Amino acid sequence: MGKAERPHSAHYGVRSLSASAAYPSPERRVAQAVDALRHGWPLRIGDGLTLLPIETAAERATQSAQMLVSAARAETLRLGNQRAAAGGHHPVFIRAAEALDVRAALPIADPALDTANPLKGPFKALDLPWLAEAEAAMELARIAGILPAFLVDPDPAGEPVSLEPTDLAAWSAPINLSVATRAHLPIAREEEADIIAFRSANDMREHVALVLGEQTSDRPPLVRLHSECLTGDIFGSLKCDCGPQLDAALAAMSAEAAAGGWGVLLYMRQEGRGIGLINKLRAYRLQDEGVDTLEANQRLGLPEEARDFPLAARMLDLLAVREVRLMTNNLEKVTALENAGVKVIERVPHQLPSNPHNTRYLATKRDRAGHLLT
Ligand SMILES: Nc1nc2c(ncn2[C@@H]2O[C@H](COP(=O)(O)OP(=O)(O)OP(=O)(O)O)[C@@H](O)[C@H]2O)c(=O)[nH]1
Ligand SMILES: [Zn+2]
Repeated sequence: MGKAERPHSAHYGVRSLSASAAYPSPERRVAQAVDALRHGWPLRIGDGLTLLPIETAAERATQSAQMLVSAARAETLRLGNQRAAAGGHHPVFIRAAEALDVRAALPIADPALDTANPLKGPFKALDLPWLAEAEAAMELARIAGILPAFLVDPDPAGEPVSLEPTDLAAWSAPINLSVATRAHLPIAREEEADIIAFRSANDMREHVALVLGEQTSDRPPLVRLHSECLTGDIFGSLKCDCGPQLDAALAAMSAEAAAGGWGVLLYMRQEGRGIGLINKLRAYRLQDEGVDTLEANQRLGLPEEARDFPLAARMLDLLAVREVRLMTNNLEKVTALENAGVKVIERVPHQLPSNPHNTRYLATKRDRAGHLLT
């Protein structure tokens, strides 16, 4: 028998476990907060703000006359005149004439109900005493993939998950990402390919990179940052250009590999420019009613663009890629990578033919989002 050594209790982390239960780390508090939002449990952010997510609220009988909504949502609720006073894009704290339960409050959260459900107004915009807390709530809703609207000081309050607004920075820091595994993955476009999977303890989304051809330090790779688009990548949706862009990027990298170079495709799980699949599909529904891709996000109270490009820089760093030839029409990606320490030695245009379903989408990207498209 080997040497039996009975570990001291500290080896099991008993002390640190109880300490972390009493004082959870910022990352743990955010993870618990995101989980709470998906379950519809309340949050307490900072010292004074207790919030219940209207969309998912587990306790349906909970009521409040006070709510927290995004600036864009407040505008749709005709609280637009108070918007400037509330600080432009800042969330808005509103009060209804009477307490509403979560069912009655849902039309405040969900723009899909704007035409069908008359709102139980009137509402009044109040001073927002906790700006950082309110902004953290909006960001947490985006991360959780739910509608960003909350009952404030709900009754009954329930047991809240507590966090500080500053906790988010530690949770999302790119340094948390590491390589989990790597394997050979011949694909239709290129048999000489590897897949590398990345993981962060905080975020359940598993990003991957494909390396096509042989990695060499002699030649900077052709690189594409592709953001997940389930509808375009898998189902061949015609509403966007993601599917053809993905395929064309792999084809170009394969040609590069055949010419002695190599390519790196980062497949980033930032669906819907970071608002998640369900909120993207909600945006599609609003687009069916006539608004464009950017307005749809705004009406949901979500950012037009919420992707984390420093995370892409971290993935490249972990792959030891310091210089890239970047395939994109979006100059924001170039700037974001450069700011995160990746040298973009060339921007390679990546425009694909349009179709009747995505012409408006592409025109909006060109005219309103500054993409270099013809
Ligand atoms: N919220 C939202 N996201 C969309 C919509 N259409 C496509 N997306 C997402 O947009 C992302 C792709 O971003 P795009 O803005 O098309 O292109 P880009 O990556 O910024 O720019 P390029 O590098 O030039 O292709 C994917 O995550 C898609 O899921 C939409 O109507 N609404
Ligand atoms: Zn798409």
